[in-house]
Amino acid sequence: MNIAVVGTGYVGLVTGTCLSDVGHHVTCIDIDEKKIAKLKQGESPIYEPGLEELLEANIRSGNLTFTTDYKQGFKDKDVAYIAVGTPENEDGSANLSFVETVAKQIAETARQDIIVVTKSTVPVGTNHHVLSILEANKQEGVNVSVVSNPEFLREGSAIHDTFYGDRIVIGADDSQAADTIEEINRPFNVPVYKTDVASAEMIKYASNAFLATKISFINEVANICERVGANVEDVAAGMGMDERIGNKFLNAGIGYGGSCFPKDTKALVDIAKQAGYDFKILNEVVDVNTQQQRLLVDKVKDHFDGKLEGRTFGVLGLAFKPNTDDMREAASIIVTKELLEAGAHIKAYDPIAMDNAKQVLDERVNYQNNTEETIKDVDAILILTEWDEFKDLFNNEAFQAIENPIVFDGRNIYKEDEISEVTYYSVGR
Ligand SMILES: NC(=O)c1ccc[n+]([C@@H]2O[C@H](COP(=O)([O-])OP(=O)(O)OC[C@H]3O[C@@H](n4cnc5c(N)ncnc54)[C@H](O)[C@@H]3O)[C@@H](O)[C@H]2O)c1
Ligand SMILES: O=c1ccn([C@@H]2O[C@H](COP(=O)(O)OP(=O)(O)O[C@H]3O[C@H](CO)[C@@H](O)[C@H](O)[C@H]3O)[C@@H](O)[C@H]2O)c(=O)[nH]1
Repeated sequence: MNIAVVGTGYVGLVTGTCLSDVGHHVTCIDIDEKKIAKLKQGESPIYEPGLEELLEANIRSGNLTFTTDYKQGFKDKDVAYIAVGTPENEDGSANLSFVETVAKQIAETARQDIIVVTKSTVPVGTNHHVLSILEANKQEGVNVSVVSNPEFLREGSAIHDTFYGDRIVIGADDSQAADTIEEINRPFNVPVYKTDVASAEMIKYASNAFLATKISFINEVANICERVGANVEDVAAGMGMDERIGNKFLNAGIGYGGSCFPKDTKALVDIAKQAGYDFKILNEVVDVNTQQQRLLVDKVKDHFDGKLEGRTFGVLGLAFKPNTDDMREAASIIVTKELLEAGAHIKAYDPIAMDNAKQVLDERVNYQNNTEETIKDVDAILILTEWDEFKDLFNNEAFQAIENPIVFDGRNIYKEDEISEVTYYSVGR
């Protein structure tokens, strides 16, 4: 099949690369010329394990090409995927301006019948809105249809998730278009769930909101565990043995971040509000997460009796989770901001996300080259991301050289029996 993918962020790039890898002819289109120039060389603009190898192989085989030119990108394409961003508006609603622009560009460019597939996460009703834009702007004699095909990949395991996902959701009111998209995805051998457009759009938001709820739930349980002398890890393990609950997404910590959960939970609250419904639970999930991202700062302040002025903290991990360089809505943003506001100095290190961190964090953050430099001469160490290389911290010679080390672990990466001769704070234990 001949496919165009519009937008080469996480989703567009992974979708385009994987579709080409299973034999389709794919052209990825982006308006960002620098990105496209890099991609043409087989260089990935994002850090994602396994992506660059797949990119190179498929560029070499001729199945995968990149362009900023819509005309060239849509030439002879049967299907166009929309994978541009749907960021948060100030009121929490999803900003659809990129999707709308792309829909208009597709309509104005396509000279042949085309199925437009929305991969971007969009509120219920958006695909119908896209169809009306396509109908209003298309060339004479061209037939267009729309399919909702939300994306469920996780950053850091995006390639694996594409080839071994739990499901592919295809929402269409036109069964022929749905069959074509099912056929395109057949080589992935992932279970397909077909439904109407509105339900597919809702499945994406409801899934992310449910996972976020699980995290805020276990975080509140953790906060109670601390007060009553229980251990949240044991509690989660015991709960997770019940198959109805499941053992995933029950890791307590300093809350969820990233490019999806924070914005999608708020967008679903707004979708409900627009429909005249108050989504009470989800409102609380969002509030609990904001509180949880500050938890470590409160613990630091308690330990030092509120006196942080002039103290230095070593921060290990800045990305919103390991195996990504993504800083969007990372807990490190709020933690570093509050410590700096309280008059502290910050040394920080992340194995991969430092370049992106420099664009986002306060300029007073003092970046280091490795763990050893970061933990030297500090009043306490804060762990914000559970990168594998921090899991061995207690065996690190530089750590062992610290007199009376103090560690605030926001991700519970050490087991109780590893902690001796360390003043150690974690979450819910
Ligand atoms: N990041 C994830 O892990 C993830 C997972 C599932 C779903 N999603 C959803 O997928 C969508 C895309 O997310 P992302 O993180 O890949 O986005 P992103 O913001 O990282 O990338 C979007 C890309 O689209 C390009 N773009 C913008 N306008 C364009 C236009 N008119 N023509 C061509 N290109 C244009 C931008 O230059 C950018 O490269 C969002 O709706 C998001 O919620 C993201
Ligand atoms: O038990 C857990 C699991 C996750 N997290 C945090 O939750 C956030 C999100 O993690 P994860 O879901 O692994 O990463 P994302 O790449 O943001 O993926 C989510 O968001 C994507 C975008 O919509 C979806 O496609 C994925 O299915 C969904 O998992 C991170 O800050 C994690 O630290 C926890 O605190 N505890």
